[in-house]
Amino acid sequence: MAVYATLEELLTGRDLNAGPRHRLRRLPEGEQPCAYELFTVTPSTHLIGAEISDIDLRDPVTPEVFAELDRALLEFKVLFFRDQHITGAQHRDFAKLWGELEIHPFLPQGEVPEIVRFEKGADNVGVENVWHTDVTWRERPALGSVLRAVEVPAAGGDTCFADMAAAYDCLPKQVKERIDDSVAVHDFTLPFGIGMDPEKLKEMQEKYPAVEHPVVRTHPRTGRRTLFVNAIFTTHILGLPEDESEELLKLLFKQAAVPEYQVRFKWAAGSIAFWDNRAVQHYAVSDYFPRRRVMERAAILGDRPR
Ligand SMILES: O=C(O)CCC(=O)C(=O)O
Ligand SMILES: [Fe+2]
Repeated sequence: MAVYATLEELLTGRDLNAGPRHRLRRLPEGEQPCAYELFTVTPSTHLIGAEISDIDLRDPVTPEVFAELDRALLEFKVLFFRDQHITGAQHRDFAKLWGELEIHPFLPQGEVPEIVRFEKGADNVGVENVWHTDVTWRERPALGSVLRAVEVPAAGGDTCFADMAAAYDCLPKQVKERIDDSVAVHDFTLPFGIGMDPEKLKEMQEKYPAVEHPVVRTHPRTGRRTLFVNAIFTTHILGLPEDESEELLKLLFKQAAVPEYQVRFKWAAGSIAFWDNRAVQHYAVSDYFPRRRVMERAAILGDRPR
């Protein structure tokens, strides 16, 4: 039964395109952007993303610089840095300024245990080309992630980020009413369980059982509502028949793919992207096979979504 057929029309139809997407907001209502004094901020779009320059992350980050970076992260949701040739330990120490770091139980480690390494090439194709939020299969998904390019192909391998506050704001009223108090289940099994030895899978499922998160969370710092379901880890919405849950989730997943909510970053070795995982989804474009692309990431533990 196509329960959401009319909502599907609303989401993809002309009316919506001509409407709310023209009124996207970077900050909560009534808040004016403040100037940044300790580095240069160049917005990448009117909504999401900013390049931070005139800063060297090898230098100690003073409390004043930290405060401005933290404010910029909340305002722009993803910060881009260029030519930061830092070590794994410096990468870890930078991310750690925002909180405790995650030790990822599935992904390969980099130079230090808190850093994971994505090494792609002729025998390892990039698979992070699905819109997602990091580690939502944990009770406390990441607050943010700091991703650093170690080696990248001359062309391709960009990463896209989508503003999930805008994605929520622009949903039709009927859909918002439908999801505002809903809860969804998130599970690591789909991506990380593939090919895992059944005994090991059972052990990991006991250690990391499926978790429940609100479909719409309120950002703990900005107070904005963000859409918090993603196509890698969200399995279903509680209390709905399977087909309805699947149909609704598919509609919600599509929101990340709207170009007006996005920014796309082209990497070079030494580039860094620091995203607010409570506010964005991301997608690693997998268009460079069989060339090499090596990235390292630190994920900062966040709070329990509410
Ligand atoms: O390699 C990328 O661009 C992003 C990979 C990813 O999903 C992540 O670092 O969380
Ligand atoms: Fe990711």
